[in-house]
Amino acid sequence: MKVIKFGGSSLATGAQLEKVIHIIRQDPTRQVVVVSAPGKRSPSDVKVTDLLKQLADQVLAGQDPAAQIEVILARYTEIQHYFGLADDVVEHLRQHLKRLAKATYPGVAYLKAAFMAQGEHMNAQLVAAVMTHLGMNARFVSPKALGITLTGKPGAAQVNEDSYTALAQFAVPEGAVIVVPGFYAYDEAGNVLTFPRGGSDITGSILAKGLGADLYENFTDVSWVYAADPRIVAQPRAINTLTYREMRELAYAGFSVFNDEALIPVIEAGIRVNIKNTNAPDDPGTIIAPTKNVQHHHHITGVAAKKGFTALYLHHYLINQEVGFTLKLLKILAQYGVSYEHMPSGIDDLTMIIDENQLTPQIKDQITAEVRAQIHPDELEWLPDFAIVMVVGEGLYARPDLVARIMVALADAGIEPSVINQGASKIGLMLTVPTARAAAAVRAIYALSCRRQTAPAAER
Ligand SMILES: Nc1ncnc2c1ncn2[C@@H]1O[C@H](COP(=O)(O)OP(=O)(O)O)[C@@H](O)[C@H]1O
Ligand SMILES: N[C@@H](CC(=O)OP(=O)(O)O)C(=O)O
Repeated sequence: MKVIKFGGSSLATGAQLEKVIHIIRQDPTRQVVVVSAPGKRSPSDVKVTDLLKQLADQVLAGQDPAAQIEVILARYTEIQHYFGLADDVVEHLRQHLKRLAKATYPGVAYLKAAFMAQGEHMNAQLVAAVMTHLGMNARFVSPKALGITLTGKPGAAQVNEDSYTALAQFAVPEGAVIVVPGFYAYDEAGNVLTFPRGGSDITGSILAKGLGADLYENFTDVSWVYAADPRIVAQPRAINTLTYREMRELAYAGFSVFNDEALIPVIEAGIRVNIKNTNAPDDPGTIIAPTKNVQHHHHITGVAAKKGFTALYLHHYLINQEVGFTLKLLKILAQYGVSYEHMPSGIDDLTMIIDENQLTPQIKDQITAEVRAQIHPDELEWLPDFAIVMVVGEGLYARPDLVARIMVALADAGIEPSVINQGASKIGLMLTVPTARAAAAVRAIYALSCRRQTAPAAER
């Protein structure tokens, strides 16, 4: 049995859904289908999840949501009409959205999550209805019916381990297809929680592990994971095979084609992931596997950049001798719900790289005051506007000259990295550069990886 997930780009229109249904029909083992909400029909279009976010904001502001509800439903009506389905399907969704606007929630974040989850909830029902209409043995199955429960905050939920016990009891009926909405499930109290954006990939991975899939197929709008983001580098090299840890690092650092958190369940279960293209389903796509034969691959597998980081720099004599210095600092950050991404340090200096989304001006002021009071640094500075650049490859260890060559390539492009972290991960080199230079850094390192490495015939 295969779990097969379709992203918003694969479900944006009736014509796209027709391709999806063709793909499902081609292989009787494609029995567990995970769907996202309809995505963009053109580059200037708005994803249904974002329309729902706007709807939630209107409800919170006490505005009349009727017009926005119709804008959202029009996306589903378009698909319904493409297949000549009866109007009662969308009417059912209309009533559901209206009820949602009147319900009460434990807090603003819960309300937003409940609305944003509807994109997937409604789409899975529509997709199942279309498939049934076309004579297929398909049915909608909710995350609740599967026994998936979540913990954590709305927008950053995590799967409860008990979910896997429940999923193990679920048998997919012989010859049938189940259609499951991605991106959300419920907590123990029955509130809707969502995963981070792009989180339908996570639902697919949880189902692949919990239901014991042979393969997790992830269909999107590109045929491969490329060695660099195709929006940054024109026609980058396609990657045939990636290891789990290569993909984790690259997805974390900007390869948005697959969610970084989505790898964890499949890693735990040892299930391979196949990234494939709904618009070119015969292309074999990229396989993400536990290991690969490094000799047959590039030393640099990929290079990615992620914007939106701030550094907290501290100078304090004898950090290395002061027992518990870092512990005190981490406790202060924890007090304000702030985690860190990287923390290079020296005998008298420490730089903590933090995701900007966690920091408001008020939180920064409070952290500054606490650090000054408890740690007494000689210097404290917030350095905003960083991007992280990750150079990743299982074969990096075999090329000790690579760091020097990367630095030369960056210097030639006029880019000066402020932090370099190699060794923390065996397969990755992390650099920070100013946000405005992130794309140029990716291009410079990518060009280097093409110039000095001979592409094996199998690699495209
Ligand atoms: N290294 C990469 N290889 C392929 N695609 C990438 C890469 N980095 C970023 N992307 C982007 O990811 C997109 C697919 O992800 P996403 O838009 O989330 O699709 P979906 O709607 O199918 O979930 C591609 O269209 C591409 O622009
Ligand atoms: N619809 C959600 C979840 C998701 O995974 O979407 P997509 O598959 O289109 O990236 C989002 O926009 O974040």
